[in-house]
Amino acid sequence: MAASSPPGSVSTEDLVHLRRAVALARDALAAGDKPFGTVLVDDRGRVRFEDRNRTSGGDSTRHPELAAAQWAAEHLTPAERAASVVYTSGEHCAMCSAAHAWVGLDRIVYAASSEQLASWHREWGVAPGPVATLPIGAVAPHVRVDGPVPALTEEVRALHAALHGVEG
Ligand SMILES: Nc1nc2[nH]cnc2c(=O)[nH]1
Repeated sequence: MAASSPPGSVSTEDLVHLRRAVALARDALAAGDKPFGTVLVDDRGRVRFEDRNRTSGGDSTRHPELAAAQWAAEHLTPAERAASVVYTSGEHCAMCSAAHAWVGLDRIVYAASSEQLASWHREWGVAPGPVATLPIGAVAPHVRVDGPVPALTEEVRALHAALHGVEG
């Protein structure tokens, strides 16, 4: 079952969903959006929702993690939400962490952390965004979190390097 991994570990099944999230991030980049992708999986391991970043139209809140929380609020019972896992290419920002917790979703598995992303931005001279870089736990302390996942670091870094036109 998707939500049954012991705390702190990433299973083979987790990696499958995480790789899909990274593929969605790649799709986002190809479409002119930022490279973030998200998959929501229920307690039977079924993918129920997936999306990618869609901010290029001018609405900077169109993060896939927020879309997943909003979809879950509309389509899943509280018990289903509490048993679902959200996989994402990059750690939730503060806005999405709050939405995730407010709708009662539980575990998050991410490929690259916000701190990794911020350190890449510093290295590349990219200005910080308008929202403080906070780990999920600082915003949503009761949500179980696994990540970063070293096997995917280089792939995610390369997507963000391409976004900013730098050598990964
Ligand atoms: N996690 C995450 N961080 C972002 N920062 C800018 N856009 C996004 C997004 O879609 N997801």
